[in-house]
Amino acid sequence: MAPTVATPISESSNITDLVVTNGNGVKGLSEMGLKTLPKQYIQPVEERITVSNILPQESIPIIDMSNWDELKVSESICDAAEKCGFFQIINHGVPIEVLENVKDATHRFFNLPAEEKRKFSKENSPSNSVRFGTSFSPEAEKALEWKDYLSLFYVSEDEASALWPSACKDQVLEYMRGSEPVIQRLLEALMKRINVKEIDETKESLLMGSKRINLNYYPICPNPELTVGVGRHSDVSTLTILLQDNIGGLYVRGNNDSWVHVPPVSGSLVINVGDALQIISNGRYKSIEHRVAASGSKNRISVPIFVNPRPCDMIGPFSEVLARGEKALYKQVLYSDYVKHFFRKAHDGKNTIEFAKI
Ligand SMILES: COc1cc(/C=C/C(=O)SCCNC(=O)CCNC(=O)[C@H](O)C(C)(C)COP(=O)(O)OP(=O)(O)OC[C@H]2O[C@@H](n3cnc4c(N)ncnc43)[C@H](O)[C@@H]2OP(=O)(O)O)ccc1O
Ligand SMILES: O=C(O)CCC(=O)C(=O)O
Ligand SMILES: [Fe+2]
Repeated sequence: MAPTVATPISESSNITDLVVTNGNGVKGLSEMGLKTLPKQYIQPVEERITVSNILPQESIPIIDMSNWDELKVSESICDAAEKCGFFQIINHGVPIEVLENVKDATHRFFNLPAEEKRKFSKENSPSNSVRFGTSFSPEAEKALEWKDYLSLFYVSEDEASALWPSACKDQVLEYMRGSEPVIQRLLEALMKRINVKEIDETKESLLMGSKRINLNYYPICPNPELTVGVGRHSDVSTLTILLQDNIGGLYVRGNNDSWVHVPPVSGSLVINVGDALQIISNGRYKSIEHRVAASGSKNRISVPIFVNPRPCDMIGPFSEVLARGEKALYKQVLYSDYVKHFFRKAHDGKNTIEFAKI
């Protein structure tokens, strides 16, 4: 049995040192066998995830991509992106083995000793494109989130081979390669509906010029009802392709104050519209708030690929969308400014996009 700590860790002023600075993460905290949640993780009541505002009868669409060429498949994708901003895809063509391998690689990385993972912390990492961290923006948050992550910004295969952690790099790269055709197809379908007939070089850069993959680890939490794995946010990507394991805990904003669970479906990928696509489509496609509950009994992992514009791109509504006289809702913003604005503050739901509103 795991030992209990003599001084309640919740009273320790060194929690930030232990988790954030020393690289133990919340995984290290969880494995100390603590019985109560440290106060730093207690979320305000309104941010906690309670059964009272979950709609069990609601769900997001599940789209079968096996007959990709059929019009009804692309129609379903565009409808889901307009109405829900979130959907799951099955028979998408990424081999199950590739998905299983990346999940195993995620566990392998997080099971490394703290001193190995610490080599990739913001202070120690050999590159800005590789970062091991915890919570979201610990310096900016009033309450921390119960999550550790490894974030990998893709620059090139060579850079990834040289600098990404060897515990996971091959499997992560294989997953990124395998998901490429899915990303292309989804974006082609979504663009057709907004009158963009061809994705030329400029548009390719704006839609998918950079990619970031995060490996998320949510360890068992002593009081899951008092905290969150990830707080309410929308992604700042164009599209996010999310692989989750079989534990569950991802919730998407439904109508009004309600939340809808995204159940694990074996072999599926969860797709969501990010802020960049909401801006590019002048609000036609919606980036929807989502959040993750902490679990009291299981360690959970997820692996989102954030498909983004390049940091140096200016983004704004595409001219094709405005061609029929539609009024622009968003101004042109430098994408890296937008992302920095996102990371500068704690998660705060759909407020990030205000930065780009006219
Ligand atoms: C971590 O938990 C998360 C993450 C998310 C992410 C959702 C997304 O949609 S990620 C898509 C992000 N888009 C990109 O990566 C686009 C391309 N990248 C960039 O434009 C730049 O790399 C940059 C992210 C803007 C960083 O620019 P740079 O000029 O190099 O400046 P820095 O000083 O390195 O960073 C600025 C500021 O942001 C913080 N930060 C940077 N990268 C990350 C990261 N991967 N994770 C967390 N925080 C990051 C960094 O700490 C800096 O803040 P300081 O206070 O230290 O100045 C969704 C949900 C989650 O829970
Ligand atoms: O873990 C999940 O299911 C979702 C994580 C998430 O929303 C994110 O990393 O942006
Ligand atoms: Fe997200």
